[in-house]
Amino acid sequence: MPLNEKMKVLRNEKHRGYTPVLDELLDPDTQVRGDYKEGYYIGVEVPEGDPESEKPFYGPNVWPAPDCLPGWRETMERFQREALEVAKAVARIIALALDLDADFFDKPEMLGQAIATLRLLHYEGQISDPSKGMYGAGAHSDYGLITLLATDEVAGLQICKDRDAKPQLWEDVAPMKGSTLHRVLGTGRERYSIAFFVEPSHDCLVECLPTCKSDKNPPKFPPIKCETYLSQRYKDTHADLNMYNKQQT
Ligand SMILES: O=C(O)CCC(=O)C(=O)O
Ligand SMILES: [Fe+2]
Repeated sequence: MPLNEKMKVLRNEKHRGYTPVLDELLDPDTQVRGDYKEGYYIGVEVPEGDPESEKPFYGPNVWPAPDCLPGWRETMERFQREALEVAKAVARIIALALDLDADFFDKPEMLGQAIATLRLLHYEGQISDPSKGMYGAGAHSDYGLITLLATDEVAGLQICKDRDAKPQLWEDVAPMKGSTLHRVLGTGRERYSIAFFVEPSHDCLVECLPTCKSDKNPPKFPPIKCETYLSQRYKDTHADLNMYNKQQT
């Protein structure tokens, strides 16, 4: 699809829709420009006018005209719904592994009203050059509770198991669990991936789990409201949308 067609479905303030190459800058300390990837972001559909749509990560999605990609919207809505069920099943296993009740994360303020974001990503085939600060996706760890990642067979994803190591050791991976520090190197081959990010509800107070703290092992971070944390991470890592208005005039 030509860029001017994609720009008709440019992402809105709620991070729904087309996200151009360089829009996201995941690791400002290391990257010279943004990520060499483009994407399409789809969130939980809440129609305009519904009071819930006032929340920063709920609202209407942006869709291409139906005659442009017939059936695509329905397929993506089904993917979103089913991926959330998979994430909830994974959350139950995590809860058991942490000595919590299996349904610990199913509470309404947690995954009962989850923020769930599907990102369809495309790396155009640019070769990354870390010495020049050029990456498919800069180093970061994901923001939420669970990310499900589906990729094609093209390499590029790397993880760093110890972010404090100097120098950091980056390893190529196939799939890997956890919110590990990771990045994507462009290898010169076009690459597609689909990341599905699952976070608790807007109002959830994210704090250290009861089974993960004790007097000797106090929480490492203060509690924070989920929407405050996520809004800040998106603000830190995405271009200001006003920039695109200026470019078009
Ligand atoms: O494309 C990938 O394999 C990973 C993308 C990623 O890390 C992200 O969007 O958070
Ligand atoms: Fe990531």
